[in-house]
Amino acid sequence: MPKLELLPAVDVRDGQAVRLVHGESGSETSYGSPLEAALAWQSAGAEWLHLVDLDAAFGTGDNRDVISEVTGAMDIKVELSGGIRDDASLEAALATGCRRVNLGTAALESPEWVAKVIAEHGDKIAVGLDVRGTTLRGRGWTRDGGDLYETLARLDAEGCARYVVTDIAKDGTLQGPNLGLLRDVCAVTDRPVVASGGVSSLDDLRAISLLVPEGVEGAIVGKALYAKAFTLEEALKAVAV
Ligand SMILES: O=C(O)c1ccccc1NCC(=O)[C@H](O)[C@H](O)COP(=O)(O)O
Repeated sequence: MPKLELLPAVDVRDGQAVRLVHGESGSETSYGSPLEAALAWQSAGAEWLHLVDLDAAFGTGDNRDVISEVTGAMDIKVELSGGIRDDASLEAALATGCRRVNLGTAALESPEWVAKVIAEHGDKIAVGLDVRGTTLRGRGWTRDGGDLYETLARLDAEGCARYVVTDIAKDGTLQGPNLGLLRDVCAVTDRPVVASGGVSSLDDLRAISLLVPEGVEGAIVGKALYAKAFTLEEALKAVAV
């Protein structure tokens, strides 16, 4: 059985590494330099970095210089998220050298463009399915964007390679992942799923690992690492097979 991939998160707002609660603008706790955080996760043995431009996601500007600096400094694979919604932002994101990008709002608001870029870029494109209940949320998780399962069926048919599934109610809360949601999504798609939001303990990571046979490929970990609930070294050991 393949081991669960871990993706430590660096969410960037106004040039700083931050964590939000429920992804809400204004709920930031700041954790300093995004580059220092990313280098720390890399040194600790991460194989992936989940890097988010929150200003681009919220439409309050962007952190392109910081994102490029961090991506350029990484020897590990980078998954880039936040505000990638058209050709220009996609080209800029891919030009950083990241391994793949997450599209969120665009998958809800620009389905034809998303089908086109999935066809062009294959597994360099993942779609973030960010939900409250089973309702998708776009524009930095501030607006409803349709039904999870209808959108998933459409994206599957278009050849989407992978989904990053976030229960917004759990995100940044240290309340544990929504394992039921992950199971439900895995039951209706054969594409790999990356779990995001709520991880609070090594037991949470072990519980997500048990879903690898059902299709969960990875888990994003943010707040728990910054809050020092465990170290990344401990997390990597917990999911090693
Ligand atoms: O990813 C986005 O585009 C995004 C947009 C708006 C608000 C938050 C967004 N992402 C947050 C993350 O990806 C978190 O880093 C991740 O879910 C980790 O959550 P947690 O482990 O609960 O801190």
